[in-house]
Amino acid sequence: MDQEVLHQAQTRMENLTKPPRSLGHLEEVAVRLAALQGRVKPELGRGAVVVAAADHGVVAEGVSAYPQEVTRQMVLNFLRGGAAINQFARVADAAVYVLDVGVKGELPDHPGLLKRKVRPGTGNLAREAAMTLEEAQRALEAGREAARKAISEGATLLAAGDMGIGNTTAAAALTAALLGLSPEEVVGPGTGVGEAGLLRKREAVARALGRLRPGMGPLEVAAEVGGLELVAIAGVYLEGYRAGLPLVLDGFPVTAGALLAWRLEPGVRDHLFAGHLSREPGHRHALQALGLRPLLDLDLALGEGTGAVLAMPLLRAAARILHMATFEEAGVSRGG
Ligand SMILES: Cc1cc2ncn([C@H]3O[C@H](COP(=O)(O)O)[C@@H](O)[C@H]3O)c2cc1C
Ligand SMILES: O=C(O)c1cccnc1
Repeated sequence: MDQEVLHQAQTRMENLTKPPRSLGHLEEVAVRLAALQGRVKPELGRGAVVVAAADHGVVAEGVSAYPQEVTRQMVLNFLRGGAAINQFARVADAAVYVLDVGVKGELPDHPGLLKRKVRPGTGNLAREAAMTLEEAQRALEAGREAARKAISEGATLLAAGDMGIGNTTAAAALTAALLGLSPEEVVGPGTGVGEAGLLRKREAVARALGRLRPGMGPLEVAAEVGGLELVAIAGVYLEGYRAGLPLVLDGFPVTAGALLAWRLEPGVRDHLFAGHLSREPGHRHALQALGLRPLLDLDLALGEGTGAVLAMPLLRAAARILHMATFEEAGVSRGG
């Protein structure tokens, strides 16, 4: 964050040919982008989304409306271009990178797939640690590596996406653990479990939280109650932060990963933009804790990075605000 440029961009914003504040929240976004890039007229080019995929042992508790094999099947769908994220990424001029950090079963070699399986799915977080600390470190590094690849191939805006049947339960546990919230505040329907499913999810999260001990570090907490793709997502954002890029959040699982990144490296927060507000109830709490206002509120509850990628054109538009003419430059009369 360049404070000098931040002030210059704020001043320019006040002098642009529009009534003050008439571009609303986009004005704050524009000024933040300027400060991140260290130039009063920010420019955003191509985007990238790293879709991190992994399985979850907690599906044994009956916490998802879909069978576990959907994770692997959807990864194949991503590689063929048939998923929502592929379609939205085309519209948003974003490249899609798929990262396997823990999908059950074999996946083919493919130029769009980074194969970094740490283990074939987590342990069942309702009954045991999701992974070891060493596995969490490997998942974090895999996310960092995927982000480095995206950045070296031209990403100027970086997002993460998630794929993992059962991951709204892991995201709920991780969010509750990191923010000190109750299972009731963070558990939601995910892919659409009914009332009984919701109770099972809350119970699974409560059991996971019961194993946490005071003094555990953020990565230890994530190893105990999180998910491999959630930890990898933290790695994506940590690496994007290191590279100085604007970072776009997606829905609940992705934001849980971002909360972990924030706890590991508080400076990350300055680079984050909330793409959208998910229908999943815990998402609101997570964004509130981060102090972020979502750009879109469309009742999305999909993940994959869809809400993040949809917000990329809006971020580009916000950057263009600072390329408008000032009253002086355009010879337009000011108000009273
Ligand atoms: C076909 C399909 C495509 C998806 N794409 C993302 N998700 C999303 O739903 C899952 C989380 O919800 P839960 O915790 O209820 O299992 C994750 O895989 C998430 O990425 C999908 C889910 C399905 C079924
Ligand atoms: O908030 C999300 O991104 C989400 C919601 C439901 C299922 N998968 C993801």
